[in-house]
Amino acid sequence: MSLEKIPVTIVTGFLGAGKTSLVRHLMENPQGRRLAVLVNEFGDVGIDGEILKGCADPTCPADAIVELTNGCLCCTVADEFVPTITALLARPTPPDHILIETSGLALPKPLLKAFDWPDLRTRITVDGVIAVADAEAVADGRFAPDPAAVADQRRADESIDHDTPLGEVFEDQVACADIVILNKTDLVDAPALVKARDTVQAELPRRIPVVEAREGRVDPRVVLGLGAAAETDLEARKTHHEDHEAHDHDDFETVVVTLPEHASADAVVARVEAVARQHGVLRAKGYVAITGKPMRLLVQGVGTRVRAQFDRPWPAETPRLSRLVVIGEKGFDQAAVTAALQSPA
Ligand SMILES: Nc1nc2c(ncn2[C@@H]2O[C@H](COP(=O)(O)OP(=O)(O)OP(=O)(O)O)[C@@H](O)[C@H]2O)c(=O)[nH]1
Repeated sequence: MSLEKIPVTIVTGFLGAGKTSLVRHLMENPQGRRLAVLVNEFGDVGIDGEILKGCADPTCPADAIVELTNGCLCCTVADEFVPTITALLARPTPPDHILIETSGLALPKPLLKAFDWPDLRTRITVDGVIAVADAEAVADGRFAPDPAAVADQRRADESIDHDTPLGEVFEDQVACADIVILNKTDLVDAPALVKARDTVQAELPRRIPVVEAREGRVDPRVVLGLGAAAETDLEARKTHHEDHEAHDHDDFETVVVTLPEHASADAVVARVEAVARQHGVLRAKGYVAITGKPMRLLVQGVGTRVRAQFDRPWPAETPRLSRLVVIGEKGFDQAAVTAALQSPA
């Protein structure tokens, strides 16, 4: 067995920021590395794992993509994460780099602490924490109302609690990062991009690179091989939630909605957009059956932006089962969302 520790890259970032897009891009450009991917989602219907398995290839075969769907990774470290990583390391040909895509609501600090686990710390190291941020959402003030005001408040009182639930998750993710990817630059103009950059900078506890990207496409050499050993450097990453005991996911709720077959992709997109606008949905994703089409339609909503594309034929175990996972802030009207998505077109 090699004495070199296997590097692990943690990809964090709020719901819909572009984590799966980035992981997919890295899988497609592995630079000779044998990758394994661990993917964790909020809720027990794994969509990201499905998306990633769609680009499995010899350097990252489908069995190197492991889904952890039994709850949030940062809360199930001992029960789920440690055994899964241990099993990956015990494979006849272990990976030479591991990517972990956390759920958009996961807090990275408790996960980072797990790397100090006796079984793990001699065998793996955190090469780097990548925080992916949605430039449009950041510029819109969805996480922090006004960057200048936040920076002023910080200077005035380090411990001030000015945060919304979205703001806290975003800040903790960025505060743990070794590099921030400011993604979706196509959705913002130049002033909004500056505002997004300033907002991110205001949250950074130390100087780290902030790199712009579209569709998660970043040169792998910029994000892999950072050698950060983040698990030895936890003090530099001060967050709201230092331990998993300190948080639960009560601020957010998820509902899985079974949909009728739709006549067209455009009809689904229009429907999901309307529901998101009316009910303040944060994230919607899943697969929908379109009449007469053998392929399933992958539908992805981030706020009111919705995209859809035909993906693959329906798997035998879930033939034409149209389901969307919908996530909102606590108290969002799940019954109304379900009814609106299920009503005949
Ligand atoms: N316009 C635009 N859309 C993007 C970009 N990057 C990703 N998207 C879209 O944003 C949506 C969410 O992207 P994902 O990569 O799934 O985001 P994620 O962070 O993995 O989402 P969760 O796992 O649900 O938190 C998808 O519809 C992507 O196609 C981009 O640069 N520009």
